[in-house]
Amino acid sequence: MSGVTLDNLPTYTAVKAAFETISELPFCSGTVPLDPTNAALFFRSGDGAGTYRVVNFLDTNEDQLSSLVNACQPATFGVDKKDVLDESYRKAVKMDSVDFAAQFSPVTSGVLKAVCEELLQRSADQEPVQIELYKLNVYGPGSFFKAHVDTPRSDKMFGSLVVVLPTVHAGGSLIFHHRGQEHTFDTAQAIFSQESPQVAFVAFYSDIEHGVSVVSSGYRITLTYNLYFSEQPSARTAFGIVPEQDPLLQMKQALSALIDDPQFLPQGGLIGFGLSHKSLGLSVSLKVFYSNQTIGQEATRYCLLDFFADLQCAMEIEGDVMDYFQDSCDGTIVYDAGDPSVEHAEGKPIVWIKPLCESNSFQQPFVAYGNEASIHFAWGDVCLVVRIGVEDEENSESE
Ligand SMILES: O=C(O)CCC(=O)C(=O)O
Ligand SMILES: [Fe+2]
Repeated sequence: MSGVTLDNLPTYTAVKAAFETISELPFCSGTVPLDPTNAALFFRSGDGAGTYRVVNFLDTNEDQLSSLVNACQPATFGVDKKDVLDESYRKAVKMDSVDFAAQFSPVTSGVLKAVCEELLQRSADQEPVQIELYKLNVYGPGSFFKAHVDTPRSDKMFGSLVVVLPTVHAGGSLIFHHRGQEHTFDTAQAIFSQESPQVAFVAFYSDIEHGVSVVSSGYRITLTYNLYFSEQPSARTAFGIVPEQDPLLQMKQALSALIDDPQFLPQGGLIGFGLSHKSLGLSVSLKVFYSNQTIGQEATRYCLLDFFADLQCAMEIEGDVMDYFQDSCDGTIVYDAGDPSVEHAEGKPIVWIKPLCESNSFQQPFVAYGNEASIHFAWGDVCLVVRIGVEDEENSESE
């Protein structure tokens, strides 16, 4: 960095600040009032005669609810691309979207817009999002759904939306686990938190583990939706309309200024981005960043690879596993350009614009060769890396 440390470079500190304005909630939730125009749900009754019945969520009664339950089937869940019925894991009944129509719409009620603003930090106009009604679920007394991660329906799917309709019940909270923390959304409390009945909604990224606690009384009725990034540009993007206070736009501008700054990585180098979520339909190729960290110690060497190295198939590895990655897997040795203590380290400089995130970390065992063979580990993170500046024979391009 020719004497200029990263923390003294205004273009770098501006990028850091721009990234910090983008919050990273694992989920977002809220309520929206129900009124006579959006309170009915029509469903194909279970009598085999193809008749339809209706539940009015402003005025439900036992008869309506029991005919809805009778028209449902036991709810399965996905394991290894198969639908499995296991009441010790999920006890509930469900109805497929072909068998019902809800007046309530996440689009016209504004729920989708609110979810995009909170979860994606952008408006649905800027980031075209598609929503697909998936299922209706009914959790009667004793029903629950243990902790799970939803099965992504495509690589464009980024999240799920659960809408809880206002029927009296107790229990049945949605419980999320993310980065070692537990978050609870008490849907039973949310739907009757105000004077008029409310629909509660909660949206979360596809890699967030969640479950439904036991319903102790009443019926908890939910509609579930899949959320996708859309291929279609929205009308707003197509017309090139850009809002003034868009945090992503500010981040983009700060990043361009950093890359154009001649004091930033003057010999060229790499900039890296840790990834907060697992499957967000990234169409760029990702890198695996390996380190030779040992328990209780900082890593000393790092290597970037285009793929997960199959260390179990490798014969015993002698010496530093980073040398193995470099020589046998065509890896690139890198050093952290933001760490002044490694000024003269080997390899290419990398600047982490967004730190690595434990949601994409993993540990890989291998057989290390010494006096006697023993098990060692390599630690890896999946990340996005961009090469910048004219470096060696290569031009700037996305790694
Ligand atoms: O009904 C709910 O509250 C959650 C349902 C759920 O997690 C699912 O269908 O995958
Ligand atoms: Fe789920």
